[in-house]
Amino acid sequence: MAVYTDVTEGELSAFLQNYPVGQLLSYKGIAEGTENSNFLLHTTAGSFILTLYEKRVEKADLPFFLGLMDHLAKKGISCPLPVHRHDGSMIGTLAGRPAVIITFLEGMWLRKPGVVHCREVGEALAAMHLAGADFTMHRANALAIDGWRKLWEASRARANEVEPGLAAEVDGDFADFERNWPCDLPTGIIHADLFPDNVFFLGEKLSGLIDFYFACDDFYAYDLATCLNAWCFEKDFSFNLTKGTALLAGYQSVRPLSEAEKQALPMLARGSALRFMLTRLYDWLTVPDGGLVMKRDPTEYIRRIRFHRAIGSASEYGLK
Ligand SMILES: Nc1ncnc2c1ncn2[C@@H]1O[C@H](COP(=O)(O)OP(=O)(O)OP(=O)(O)O)[C@@H](O)[C@H]1O
Ligand SMILES: N[C@@H](CCO)C(=O)O
Repeated sequence: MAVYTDVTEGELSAFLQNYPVGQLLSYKGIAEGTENSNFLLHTTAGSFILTLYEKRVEKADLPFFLGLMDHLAKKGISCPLPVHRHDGSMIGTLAGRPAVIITFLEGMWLRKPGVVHCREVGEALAAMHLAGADFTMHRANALAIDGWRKLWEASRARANEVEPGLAAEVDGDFADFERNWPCDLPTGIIHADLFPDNVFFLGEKLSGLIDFYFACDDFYAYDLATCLNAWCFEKDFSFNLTKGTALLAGYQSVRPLSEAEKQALPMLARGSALRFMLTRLYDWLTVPDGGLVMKRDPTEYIRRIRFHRAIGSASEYGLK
């Protein structure tokens, strides 16, 4: 369960005095999530999410993440709206942690998304890219190639324990990225972690996007490549071409890709798979078993990297 910090009713009620959210009726910790402590609040004004930021989120980045949600929500993207305090600020302190209240989104995330959901995600991702284009704050991607290299340096010596031959394989990927990583693609605000657990649905309709805590400036097509990895592979590691086709068509119905983006897609998908393999591998090797942080399997992403290495053109993902 990922509630790292306990909050008493007394301190929460006092904290809520600073917000236009009425009186506290009830609250409970939310087990899902791995980065922060989240609570569902019911007040006389409705339902809200309280987040206490733990050490994996940089406090200096909070104005960017919250400002982005505020910007996107006001432009019609269905994402949580940070509730402003009576003094106008969005960030408070509770139980010694930076703390924020955001609006509650209806819906649930899907453990087995289908083709129709992939199309919805593609459309929503492109709409988010367009809506973020005039957001004035910036954040470099801490998990771009330099960040991957740091994770790799910390994990390489034990990589072959997880998968025989992995060290040499990933060294080869880095050598390829140094030569072939694209450098001049359309760039702007990306979500950077739009996995199924960060997208809510009501039936077949997408009802909201959450968890903007990896958002940053990077290539739009890299965000799309991350969605291909997160949404279009089956449990047996096979790529589902029908889902890929739907995701890409949904995206292009809102924001058509340039020729350069189309050509770069296999390299971006391979880089994105490496990024998630590396964060998972690092946690796998360094986080103690039985702790609160849920460790995710890096080998799922080793399989994806191998798949992308063999791709000749983005049409193999279903790109039209
Ligand atoms: N605005 C919201 N409306 C409804 N539920 C929410 C909202 N924000 C978060 N939640 C709930 O809290 C859970 C955890 O949220 P979130 O993914 O932001 O946490 P996290 O700690 O950043 O985790 P991770 O980065 O591992 O996904 C979500 O799965 C969802 O159940
Ligand atoms: N979505 C990430 C974890 C949290 O950001 C993963 O599946 O590895």
